[in-house]
Amino acid sequence: MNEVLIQARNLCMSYRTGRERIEVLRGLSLELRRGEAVAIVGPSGSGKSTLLNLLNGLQRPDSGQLRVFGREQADLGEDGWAELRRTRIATLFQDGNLIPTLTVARNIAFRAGLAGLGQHGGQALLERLDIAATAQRYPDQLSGGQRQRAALACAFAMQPQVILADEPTGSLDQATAQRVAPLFFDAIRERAVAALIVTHNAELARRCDRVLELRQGALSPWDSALSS
Ligand SMILES: Nc1ncnc2c1ncn2[C@@H]1O[C@H](COP(=O)(O)OP(=O)(O)OP(=O)(O)O)[C@@H](O)[C@H]1O
Repeated sequence: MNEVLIQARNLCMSYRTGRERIEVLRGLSLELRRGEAVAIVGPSGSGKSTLLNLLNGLQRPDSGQLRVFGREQADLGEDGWAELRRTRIATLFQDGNLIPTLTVARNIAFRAGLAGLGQHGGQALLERLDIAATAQRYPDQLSGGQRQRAALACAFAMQPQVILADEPTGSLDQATAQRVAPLFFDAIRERAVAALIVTHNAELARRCDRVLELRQGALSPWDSALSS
């Protein structure tokens, strides 16, 4: 069995807006092992983005246990989490999270530099993603799908051990999504990366080792027969 990189037990998380308290996660448990791809499906508002933000340390759970790379989340502190996000955990947000004042090529170099990597193979990544021609453009000069692929290139350039991806093919047409999907699975196989992929794309989900559904604050195996 491969090493467990992320282990969550009984995570609870709620938001407070005025007097209202929204309980989003209610005792969620998850294990993510090196070399596996896990897809998360679930209705809008079920807490998928919240879950990713707990696993990358941008938000803190109300209660429950979270171990990341063998360390308790409470012991990591802000600096520990920031270090993990720089070097080991890449998050692909829905909006791309590129730095608007840097070209695509410089975004990639910057991301790799933060992870301490001089060599990042950025141009080759852009070629594989079929956006080599955008290297010298700024993010606001790209289409939504090109931005999403540039963000993917940045994430891969930092050579992470864990990829947390929120709808990584959401802005791509079907043909492009089909070309981009193998990149995840190549990275997972070649570098024993663990990936947690939030997706509504059934084909992408089916290519993952496991598909879990987030519903009523907890995860359970997804029964695709019930959903189709
Ligand atoms: N900062 C916040 N303050 C208050 N409520 C929030 C906040 N962020 C999210 N929520 C609420 O928490 C719930 C879960 O939101 P979240 O974005 O995690 O869901 P999601 O499954 O990612 O949704 P989608 O598929 O639409 O992106 C929703 O009801 C949302 O309205």
